[in-house]
Amino acid sequence: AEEKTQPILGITSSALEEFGGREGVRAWVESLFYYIMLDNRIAPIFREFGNVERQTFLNTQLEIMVLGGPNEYQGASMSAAHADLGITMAQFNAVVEAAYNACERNVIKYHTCNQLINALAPFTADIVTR
Ligand code: HEM
Repeated sequence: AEEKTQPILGITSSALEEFGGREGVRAWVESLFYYIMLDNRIAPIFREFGNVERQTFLNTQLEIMVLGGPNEYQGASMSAAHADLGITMAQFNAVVEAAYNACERNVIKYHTCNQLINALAPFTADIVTR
C-alpha cells in the first residue's frame, strides 16, 4: 500500500493516532455497526442489503485513509455502493448519529470525532439519492 505524502485539508497529522491507530478505527467501526443495528430507522436497510463483516472491513480501510493513513481501500466507490439503495437525508443523518455514539463509546475526543465526520461529509451527495 502506498503511504500518504500529502496532508489532507482539515485533518491534523495526529488524527489517526488520536483515533487509536488502526485498532482504534476498527473498534470504532465495530461500535458504529452496533449502533446502526440498534436504530430501526436504518437497521432494516443494512439487514436486507448489507454485510456487516464486509462493511466493517471496508469502512475500516476507508476511514484510515480519510484520517490521513495509507490508502488501502479495496471497496466500491461511494456512488456505486449506495446508488440503488434510495437513501434519504434523514437516514444519512441517522448513520451520523450512530457515528457520534461510536465515538462516545470509544472515548474519542469530540474534536477528533468531528474531523472524521468532516472528512466523510463530501460523500453525502454520492450516498443520498432520494
Ligand atoms: C458517509 C457515510 C457512509 C460511508 C462512509 C459508507 C461507507 C460504505 C462502504 C465502505 C461500503 C462498502 C462498499 C463495498 O461493498 O464495496 C458501504 C456499503 C453499504 N452502505 Fe454505506 N456508507 C455511508 C452511508 C450509508 C448510509 C446512510 C446507509 C443507509 C442508511 C448505508 C448503507 C450501506 C449498505 C446497505 C451497503 C451495502 C451495499 C451492498 O453491498 O450492495 N451507507 N458503505
